[in-house]
Amino acid sequence: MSKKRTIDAFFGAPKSKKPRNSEITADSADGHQLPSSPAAENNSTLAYSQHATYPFPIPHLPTPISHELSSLPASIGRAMTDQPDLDLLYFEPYVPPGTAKQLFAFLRSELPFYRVEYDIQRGGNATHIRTPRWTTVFGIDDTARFAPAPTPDDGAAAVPVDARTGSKLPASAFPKCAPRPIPQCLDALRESAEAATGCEFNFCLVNYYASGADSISYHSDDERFLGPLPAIASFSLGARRDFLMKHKPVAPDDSNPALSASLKDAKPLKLPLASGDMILMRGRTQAKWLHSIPKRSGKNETDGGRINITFRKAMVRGGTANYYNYNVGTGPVYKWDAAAREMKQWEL
Ligand SMILES: O=C(O)CCC(=O)C(=O)O
Ligand SMILES: [Fe+2]
Repeated sequence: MSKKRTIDAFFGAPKSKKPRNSEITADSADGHQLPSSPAAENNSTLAYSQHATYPFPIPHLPTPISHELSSLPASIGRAMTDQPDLDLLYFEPYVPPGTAKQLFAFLRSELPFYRVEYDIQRGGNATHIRTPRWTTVFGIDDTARFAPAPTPDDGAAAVPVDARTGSKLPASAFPKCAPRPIPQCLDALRESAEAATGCEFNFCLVNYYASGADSISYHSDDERFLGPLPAIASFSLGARRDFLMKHKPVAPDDSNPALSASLKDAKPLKLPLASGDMILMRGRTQAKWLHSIPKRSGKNETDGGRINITFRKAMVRGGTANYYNYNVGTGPVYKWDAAAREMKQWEL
């Protein structure tokens, strides 16, 4: 049980503007009234994750959700290995529907989100990319950790230290980003995913697809900074969306024509991921397969929104820089506005 303290005692006088949707507490995210919990007795004694790198304090999970998470997964993972190079473990569901709905509303209301823009070189031309979904990220790669280690009660003073020596890292260690500890509300899910999969995760990436117009194009998460054969746990909350997978193109191997032929047999997959599902992608999946969430139009476009949470393990500092660059960026912070039912710019 978290030790309660007042917000003022914890943070000093509030420096930042109050949330526009400050009527939302950890126990009534987006109007979905959750069963009363001790933390709900008084809004001013709610427990929060707080850190200098957060634009605003992030409430701890409501107690009923925390309790529920400790008994997950709700079903046994089903291995999907019936295609060349494919290695999936599919929990259908991992989080039961009622809890998934509460978790969706809570995370959408309480996390800071970004709409990242960046330039890339494509065919020799500079192309401006607007990420077609809301994103946010927390975590630090394996060469570093936060110390003192954040506890459920406190993490405000945690700073990046060298993972081996424990000595404080200079600002130059992360020149272009400010790594943020994983807040309690996501760390609880990370711990559950680690226990269920036997994998370790030090990063949490969150995507919010506000409607069918938001998407992620075909890609694989096989960056070198994840090391060989990375395992990625991917949770779905909210609207059902199709998760498409297809084998990467294979160059014909004259010395092994049978192998080339068998890879050509790899069939594309469509997994209609539902709220509460979790899919663990492991083995050669990232090296050999691509995945995407395509846009939906027509009557499928307005779907109430979907949150995707992936847990990963970045091995080196380049991973930290990359994840913050593409999921936080340098633009404005947004927060869910419950009255307007959309993300609104957060003014510090
Ligand atoms: O939203 C999803 O299910 C997939 C997200 C994804 O592939 C990613 O963030 O790398
Ligand atoms: Fe991905």
